[in-house]
Amino acid sequence: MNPSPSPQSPDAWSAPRASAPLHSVLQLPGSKSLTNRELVLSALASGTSTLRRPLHSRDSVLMLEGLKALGARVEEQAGDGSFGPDLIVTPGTATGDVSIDVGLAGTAMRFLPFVAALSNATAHFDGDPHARMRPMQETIDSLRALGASVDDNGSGTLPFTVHGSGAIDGGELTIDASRSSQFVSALLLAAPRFTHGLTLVHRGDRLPSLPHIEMTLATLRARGVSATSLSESVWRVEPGEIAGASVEIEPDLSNAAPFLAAPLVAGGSVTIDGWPAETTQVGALLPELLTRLGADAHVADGRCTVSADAGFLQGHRFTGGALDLSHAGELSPTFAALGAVCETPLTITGIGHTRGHETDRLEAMQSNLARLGIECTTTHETVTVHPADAASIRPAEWEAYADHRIATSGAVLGLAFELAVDDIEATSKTIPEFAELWTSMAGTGVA
Ligand SMILES: O=C(O)C1=C[C@@H](OP(=O)(O)O)[C@@H](O)[C@H](O)C1
Ligand SMILES: C=C(OP(=O)(O)O)C(=O)O
Repeated sequence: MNPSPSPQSPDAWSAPRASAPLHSVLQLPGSKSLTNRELVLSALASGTSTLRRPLHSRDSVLMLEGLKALGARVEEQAGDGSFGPDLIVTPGTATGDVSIDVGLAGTAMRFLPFVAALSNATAHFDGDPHARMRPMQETIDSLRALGASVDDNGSGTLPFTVHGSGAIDGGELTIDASRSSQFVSALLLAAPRFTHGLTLVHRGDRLPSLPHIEMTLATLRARGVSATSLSESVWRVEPGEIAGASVEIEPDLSNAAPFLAAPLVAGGSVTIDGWPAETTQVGALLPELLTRLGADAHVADGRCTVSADAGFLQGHRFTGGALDLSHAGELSPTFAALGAVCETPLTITGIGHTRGHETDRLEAMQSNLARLGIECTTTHETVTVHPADAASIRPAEWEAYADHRIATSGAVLGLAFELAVDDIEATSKTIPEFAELWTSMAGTGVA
């Protein structure tokens, strides 16, 4: 990645600056992780399901188009959500050749191949150029170990073809999920449909994103499946029907991260309305994590509010140190941005696996911060961001590298610094409304 200043692209998005403390209350669209799990479970279920207030974004569309290609029927129905219609999903089967575009969606590229193996279709999987760099070997190996036939090019990445045979025996399987929890979730979601269910063992250096595995187990149980953790790295799913269900999708709490981070930069407060009282989403850690940096955060009556009497723009600096985000790698770009407004360096640990996310997130943050004039160093597993020094900050273009979370972390710093995000459209992956919501939030902080 090239850290040298680049001329501003004509269609770059000038991030709105704040000149006064924020006072914003907003609602967010549905959770990507919950929507895409519920879509998969609905397609594998024994009856029709309704997803209320689902996410409508590139990742959810890729998932539902993939499931349609594999035989499911998906219809829209007017609902009461502000971000698009409800979805009615009716399971079905497919035969013949189908092409499945997974875009850059980790959930689509890891979850759909097992749905394909359970179908009678021959499914050709491919995705964006960045998707071809994401680790897929574990998916390919798991399919083969379960008896499915896969044609690949030996690179351990997309593209590949899965020859569905209509059934998977299941039983026991050991995998190494140290590069992504999605390898585990994908197998657990499909496992009730395996003839003998699945006992899945993870063996590897580490297991990132544990809350996402808990989320998978919870969504299975809510549909009547026996799905348990036998230990931190062994899971059992019994064979049986996945019930059709009517499910309300929670707002995406990971996408709350840049919004709730904003008061640390601009001061004031941001409230997310519709915050669930109980959730398996990793974004539920945000109040605690932002408090740890020195902000005030509280959750009450279905709302989460983060506030700062004074933010960076009012001359305040937050608490650096070390922050372990191994469970919450998807929050790391936001916190790396916040490192710039701390008074001592902020080191984020446990995030080596995010080098295999939409882009290498450690390198992407380092390159962008360097362009802005903020020092940042990385190791294989960590990123350390040094406090911004006003004298060395310069206007810069912030590159999204096709990554929604890199784009939104640019917006966070853009509240204070002159910065343009080259591709704000990258946010359409999980929150197509980002630019509009952000502009309206930032507008409450204009003197
Ligand atoms: O299962 C899921 O919905 C996800 C799991 C996590 O993946 P990794 O374990 O690859 O980090 C997370 O980062 C990603 O945004 C969504
Ligand atoms: C890693 C992420 O996405 P994906 O589902 O594509 O893995 C993310 O949203 O931060």
